[in-house]
Amino acid sequence: MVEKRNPIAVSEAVKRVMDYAYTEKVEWVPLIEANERFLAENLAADQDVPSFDRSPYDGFAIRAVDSQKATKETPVSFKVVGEIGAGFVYEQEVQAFEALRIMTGAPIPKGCDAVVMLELTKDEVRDGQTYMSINRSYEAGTNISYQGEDVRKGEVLIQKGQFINPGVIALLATFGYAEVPVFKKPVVGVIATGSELLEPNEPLQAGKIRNSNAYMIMAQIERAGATAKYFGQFSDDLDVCIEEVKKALSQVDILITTGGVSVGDYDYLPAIYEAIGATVLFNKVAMRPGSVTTVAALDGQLLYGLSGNPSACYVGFELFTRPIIRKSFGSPTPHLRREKAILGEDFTKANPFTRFIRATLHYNDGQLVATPSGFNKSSAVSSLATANAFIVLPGGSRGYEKDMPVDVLLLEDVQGSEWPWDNIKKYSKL
Ligand SMILES: Nc1nc2c(c(=O)[nH]1)N[C@H]1C(S)=C(S)[C@@H](COP(=O)(O)OP(=O)(O)OC[C@H]3O[C@@H](n4cnc5c(N)ncnc54)[C@H](O)[C@@H]3O)O[C@H]1N2
Ligand code: MOO
Ligand SMILES: [Mg+2]
Repeated sequence: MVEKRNPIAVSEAVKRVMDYAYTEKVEWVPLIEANERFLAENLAADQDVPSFDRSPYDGFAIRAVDSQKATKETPVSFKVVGEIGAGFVYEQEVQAFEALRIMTGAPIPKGCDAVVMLELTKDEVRDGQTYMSINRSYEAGTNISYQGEDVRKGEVLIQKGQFINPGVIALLATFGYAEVPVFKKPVVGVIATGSELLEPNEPLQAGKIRNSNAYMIMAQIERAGATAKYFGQFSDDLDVCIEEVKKALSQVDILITTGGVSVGDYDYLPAIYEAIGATVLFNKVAMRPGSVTTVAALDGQLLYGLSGNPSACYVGFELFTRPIIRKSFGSPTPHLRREKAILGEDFTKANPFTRFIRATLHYNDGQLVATPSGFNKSSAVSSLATANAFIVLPGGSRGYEKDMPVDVLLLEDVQGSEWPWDNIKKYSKL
């Protein structure tokens, strides 16, 4: 007699796994390796940026007051008393009707309060002395980049948990982080199951298929920000599988298997969980695809039994594994980001369970439109390639029509959502 499984709501399943969230751990890495990691401390400014008043142009620093009478007819001439490049400081104070040749980025010298662009000046040499003249007046403060105009000392610039992009790298460098505190990447193990599986380098044989899931999951793990570790395929023997799972568990933070979680004769995962004493958190979720997704816990470690069907496997990872990885990076928004869109085409299939349809998003006149990305079966692999979102169609509806409002979950996004599972509305046919 086959064991009866009780489907639970997606939100309940997500809640159950989140209780097992892996604890945050911090490591320091060289600045360039911090790109695409998650910052483990708030970044506060310990200095103003810029930290001194500086010139935004190549030209001449002057005292604005000296320029007041300058017109086309009556240009005013300044004695050029020196020059200053970026990186140097001019120590003397500039006096009346003196100018200092200044380069972009150099500190404004004492006494000066304006910069005239080089193109707006004329120079001449008299008795071996250089003079420059201008034919208009300048207000005090013209062309000065003021200390602190970009960042004020004490400001919190980046919150702990933020994704480090090239802009954050620039800030970290600005504030002198040669080494950066980031959250450690959890190591997520992957095991594929099934005697039908060939590896990508093997020629096809009758009745066999290539193992796409293991590589897909490893790529999803990396996209979520963690480290993937591939343990290959299970052996056909249950006792050997049990040992393989135990060994893998000792080397990873989280373990994912794909396939073998349903009720087939060779679906070993339920027996493996029992043999190793893992607690099954759920083994049926009211969703499509991925209804057989199973998650078990052993000594605080999560074991994901994702479906063997590629689309089901993909969805199971994004809904249940990704937020655990993002939580370990201190993210207050670890779940897929939820947005509103309209449906790009009819979806007439009735929905007993909540459906997660692989979809492609585009904007039409400012309106986000989500269109199913292709062949829509749990076994589909082709529609995954162009999917950048899931359309969420709550269960219990009789089908959806083009232009109806829908919730979508974004797949290629680092911002995330706090908890996307409240108030996902069921829209009925128009
Ligand atoms: N009698 C029932 N049969 C099935 C049920 C059910 O409730 N009662 N559920 C169906 C659903 S829903 C799904 S989803 C699948 C889940 O199957 P398993 O997770 O046990 O996975 P397998 O049986 O191992 O394989 C299913 C399918 O996926 C292919 N597969 C497996 N691994 C890979 C891989 N690494 N790469 C690519 N494709 C893979 C495999 O060849 C099968 O075609 O069960 C239904 N059956
Ligand atoms: O788990 Mo199955 O994908 O619901 O088709
Ligand atoms: Mg099966």
